[in-house]
Amino acid sequence: MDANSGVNRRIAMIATHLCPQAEDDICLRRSHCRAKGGAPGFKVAILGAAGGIGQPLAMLMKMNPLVSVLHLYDVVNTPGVTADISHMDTGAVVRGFLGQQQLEDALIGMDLVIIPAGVPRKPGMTRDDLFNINAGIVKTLCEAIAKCCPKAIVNVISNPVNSTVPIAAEVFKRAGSYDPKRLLGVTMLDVVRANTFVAEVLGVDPRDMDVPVVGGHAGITILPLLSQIKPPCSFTPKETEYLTDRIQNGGTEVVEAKAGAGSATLSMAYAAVKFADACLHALRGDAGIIQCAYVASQVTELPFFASKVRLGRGGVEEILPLGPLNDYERESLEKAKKELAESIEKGISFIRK
Ligand SMILES: NC(=O)c1ccc[n+]([C@@H]2O[C@H](COP(=O)([O-])OP(=O)(O)OC[C@H]3O[C@@H](n4cnc5c(N)ncnc54)[C@H](O)[C@@H]3O)[C@@H](O)[C@H]2O)c1
Ligand SMILES: O=C(O)C[C@H](O)C(=O)O
Repeated sequence: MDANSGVNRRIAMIATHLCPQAEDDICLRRSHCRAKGGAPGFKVAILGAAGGIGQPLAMLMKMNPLVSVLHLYDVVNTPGVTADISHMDTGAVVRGFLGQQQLEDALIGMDLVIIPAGVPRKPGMTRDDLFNINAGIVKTLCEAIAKCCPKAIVNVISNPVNSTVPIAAEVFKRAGSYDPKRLLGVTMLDVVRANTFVAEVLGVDPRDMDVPVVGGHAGITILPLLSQIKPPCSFTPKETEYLTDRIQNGGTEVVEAKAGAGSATLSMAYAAVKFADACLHALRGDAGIIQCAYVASQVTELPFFASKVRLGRGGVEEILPLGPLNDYERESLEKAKKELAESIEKGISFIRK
């Protein structure tokens, strides 16, 4: 008798003791475990879960006490990411789904779907340069969402957000499942950056900052409203120029620093979780949850616009007005709207063509 067969027999004895039906098995199978995964909470799917954003986002969502079931979908590497994250001793049950043939299983019954699937920028590229690849990815994923969980809240991260949200809306319209209140483009990273950079200039704690960022999520469409910061503060024209430029180009700052290895992933996962957590608290019925997001909107003449929204059980329950703008912000808004209109039209015609 070699050492291994002795060990195996001991494992078999333990397995049989824990679970009598495992008598013929050499070890306790996971399907024989007693847990049924029935903890209360929300079911969340991440599409693109094995990517640079997807992995830390999956880890942080596994830590969220409001999540009971976490589905991780990607076209590559989900078995490894799922095995890894499933060992964390937090409440959510984690399941992995790999490739298009498992997409629908990943989506059935989900309350919240977060989409970070798609290619990121390299230095010298604009977000719009990602359109040709990412538009098709978002279209395919949203077709499956419309079929499998049409009532889910959808958080779109994939760039160019200014176009991918209109693409998602058109897909849902075609499928007859469009609810503008449930489709939100994630612009939280712009707010996170704005809070950080403004706090740096003022020499205060970024956690005390609330900087509204409106418009869209690309270059000059990112419009920080520095005149509406809470707590109120004022800036010299030089500080205003510096802060606006840094917030608008925060993404490019990271793309250049990563020098070809992708774009923001860790700060984005942080921002995505902050936003998803707000959506889950709203779904739970918590009152007074206000965040900036890129949504179907009547705040301007454009069909989509990022601004402060009040979240509730149904998703976006109120779109807050822009509030008083100073001359600098009014001028910037006009420039932003011109570029936004083109990006929105590009997304809509991708589906309607
Ligand atoms: N909204 C924002 O503020 C923000 C911030 C950062 C990045 N982004 C965008 O998020 C996207 C992802 O960035 P990343 O750094 O994680 O990229 P990444 O390349 O590291 O990961 C993307 C993942 O998507 C997966 N994927 C590709 N096609 C897919 C499909 N059809 N279905 C499911 N998954 C698919 C890939 O396999 C990969 O794992 C990019 O488009 C990027 O520009 C947005
Ligand atoms: O800049 C990018 O391409 C990624 C993202 O949109 C960001 O703002 O970091």
